[in-house]
Amino acid sequence: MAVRTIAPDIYSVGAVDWELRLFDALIGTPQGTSYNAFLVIGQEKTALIDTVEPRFEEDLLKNLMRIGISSLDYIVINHAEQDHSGTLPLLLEMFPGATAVTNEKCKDLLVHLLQVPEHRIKTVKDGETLDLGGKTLEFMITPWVHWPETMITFEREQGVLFSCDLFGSHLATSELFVRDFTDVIGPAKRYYAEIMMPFAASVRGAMEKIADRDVRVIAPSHGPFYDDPSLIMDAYAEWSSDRVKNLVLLPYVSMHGSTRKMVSVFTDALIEGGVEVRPFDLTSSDLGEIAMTAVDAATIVIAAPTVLFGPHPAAFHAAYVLSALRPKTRYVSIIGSYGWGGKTVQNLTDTLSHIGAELIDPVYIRGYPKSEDLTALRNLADTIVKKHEGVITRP
Ligand SMILES: Cc1cc2nc3c(=O)[nH]c(=O)nc-3n(C[C@H](O)[C@H](O)[C@H](O)COP(=O)(O)O)c2cc1C
Repeated sequence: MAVRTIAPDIYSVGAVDWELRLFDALIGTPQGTSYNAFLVIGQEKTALIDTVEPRFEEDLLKNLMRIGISSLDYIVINHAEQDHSGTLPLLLEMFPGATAVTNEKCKDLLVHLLQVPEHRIKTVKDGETLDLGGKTLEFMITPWVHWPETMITFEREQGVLFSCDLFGSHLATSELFVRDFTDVIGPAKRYYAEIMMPFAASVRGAMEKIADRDVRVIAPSHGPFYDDPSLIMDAYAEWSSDRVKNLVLLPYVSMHGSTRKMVSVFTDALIEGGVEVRPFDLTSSDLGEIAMTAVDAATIVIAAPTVLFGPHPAAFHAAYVLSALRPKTRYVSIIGSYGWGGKTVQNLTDTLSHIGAELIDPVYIRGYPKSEDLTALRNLADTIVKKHEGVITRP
């Protein structure tokens, strides 16, 4: 990515990864991503804020050359994850006068993950500042806004918040600033769902911390930047709140059609009751879409047949991932079909219990659904309709 000016003497010097389709060997990135790094040039000192994924070190080095940087005073590391810190060892080698600046917990991780020599790291505390000459960097420690050591850096004079993973999106784009939020809200929500949702309380804490700062630009470490910070801050306020929507997330899998029939009847009953429903066939669905739906859904129902005495593995995987993401979902339930016996309901109940939602009695039947089974499914839908009346926020 070319060098771009964010504000006077504040540059974007990172890299765009147009081709990435799987991040952390874990989450889908259908629109690629970027590894954003920033150069802040003060009258006396120069600081690089974050680095890039090591595969893109050449892009970063070329950008520094283009600006004419022959020495660096500080390399601020907001987060020890390698896609932001991975080029630090090379930079410390190339710039022997540079000092890495981070917090105590991040230092510990940098020493262990990247074998950065301790004497090259200066630690800062929450609220501490670094004066570059006409540009003041303020460090705000924001634990668990992804990892335990995460922090964010605020440039006071121009009001630029280098928010690291907070407010990020996996989106490769040639746009520097978000111009049409409808293009970005999907990737930003997907990012929130997959990275931030397990830490919603910490996200709220970080947002409270920055609330009284005069933030004019938000520059996250992935995706485009915001010169209207309210766009992403309002979205985050909603996603991280405890408000839920009149929506059922229904991931399902079926081998021979019994569970599929149940899903169909149950879906219709929910729609008739005025509840929005999003069924996802787990054999062909993107887990990111499922996670995004979980951000708002008041209820999650997993639909699965029994395979080898437990849930179909695709359903177990979905239940496991959803429980790890800890959505604000209020109710969970299970529907599905078995042939002779097993522990599917117990297994899925245990897995989903980590969400901390109320379990509504499952409808787990033998074989193809009979009329009494369909009645039980309609009753389950009615129960959900009533439960939602008490918890949803009407627009
Ligand atoms: C590979 C395989 C393994 C199965 N293992 C079990 C089992 O351990 N216990 C059981 O009760 N049924 C088992 N069944 C039967 C299914 O759970 C049963 O046919 C169910 O109705 C299938 O639902 P579906 O039509 O939604 O796929 C198994 C079926 C298959 C194909």
